[in-house]
Amino acid sequence: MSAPATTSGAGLGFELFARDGAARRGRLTTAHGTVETPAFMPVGTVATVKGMMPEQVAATGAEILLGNTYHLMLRPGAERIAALGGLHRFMNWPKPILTDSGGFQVMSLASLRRLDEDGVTFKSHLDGSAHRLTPERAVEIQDLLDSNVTMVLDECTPFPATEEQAASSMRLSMRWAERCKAAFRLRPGYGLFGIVQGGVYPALRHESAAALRGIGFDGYAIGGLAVGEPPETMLAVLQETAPALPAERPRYLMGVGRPQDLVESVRRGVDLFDCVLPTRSGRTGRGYTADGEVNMKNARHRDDPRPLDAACGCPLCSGYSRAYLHHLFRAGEMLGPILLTLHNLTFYQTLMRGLRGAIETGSLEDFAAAFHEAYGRGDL
Ligand SMILES: O=c1[nH]cnc2c(CCNCC3CCCCC3)c3[nH]c(NCc4cccs4)nc3cc12
Ligand SMILES: [Zn+2]
Repeated sequence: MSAPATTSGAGLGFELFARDGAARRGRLTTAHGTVETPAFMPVGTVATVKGMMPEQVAATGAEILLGNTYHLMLRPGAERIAALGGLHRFMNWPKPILTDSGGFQVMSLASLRRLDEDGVTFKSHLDGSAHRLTPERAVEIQDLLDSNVTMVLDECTPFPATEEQAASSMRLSMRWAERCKAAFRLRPGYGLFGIVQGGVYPALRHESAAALRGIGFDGYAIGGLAVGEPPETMLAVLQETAPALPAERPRYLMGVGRPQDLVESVRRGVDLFDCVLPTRSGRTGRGYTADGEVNMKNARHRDDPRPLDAACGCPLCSGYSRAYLHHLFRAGEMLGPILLTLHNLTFYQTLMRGLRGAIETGSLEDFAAAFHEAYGRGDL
């Protein structure tokens, strides 16, 4: 273990304890507690990790949740949550929270959205009411939520995009990043992350990374990936982008990913992840195991007395059979999604804990090889 390299920026502390190749083992310190990295952040969409009480989410090993600005600004409203004591109090999650800017979901959920130099105008998918999101408002909303990690407002460049389209989109996001930095209220234990764009073009990725470093952020996210590009393209862009970011600050790969993506991205130097997969799959009957993914609605489980994963130890695996879980999903019972979400989140946290340990002992290559060998063997 090398000596911890600690840089307590104006906002967030981040210590690096060990490296294994490009991978890093670290600790993020916020006003609401610490986060061991590499870490997976469960998505708490409308101030809830769907079907989970916060105590249950904490029991899976999660130390930080992702809050959803788009939904919360529409309902119940950021000012209302602030008046009620902030998002931690509102959802009874006392640990760290990272919130997104809302921009990504405006582009994917809202209707009649219009993007211009100053921001984005859109109509709520709930009631059609008109709303406007600017870099300044996006930062203000996350401040009202009392978010520990605020994300800048950016434009996620679609895939595919020409180099010109990617350049124009990235440069808009860099102008917005500058405005977010100017609007951000500096507080110990709170930080602002920039987001690298640039499509699949190395020169643009480097231009974006350099622009963000010049502005200066508490952490750096890699955006514009996991938007339909082939997995090998994502890894290639990651390989190009991660080393261009400050080594002493956290790196967050947005929207990623499948278990195999987490392993390969940690190997390339990523510290933080968010993805809807473990929770969304839990609700649709898709389970994650060391041997791959399992569709619990498949009839072959209906007489299977075994737990989903005898080594897991989560409430599902320590109390219920595959046959029972299959029955719950076939019957459309609430308990099915609840139990499988708990298991999937536990699986993701167990994987991250294994990655952290492997980096500490310099055995990440072996860990990754063993993971892929077993995971690929699974039955879909
Ligand atoms: O450049 C980006 N800028 C900003 N956000 C991005 C996100 C959203 C990350 N999760 C937010 C959460 C906020 C709370 C609700 C859940 C999302 C991405 N998600 C993905 N892929 C996964 C994808 C998910 C859906 C379509 S692609 N690529 C992303 C790229 C960007
Ligand atoms: Zn389990």
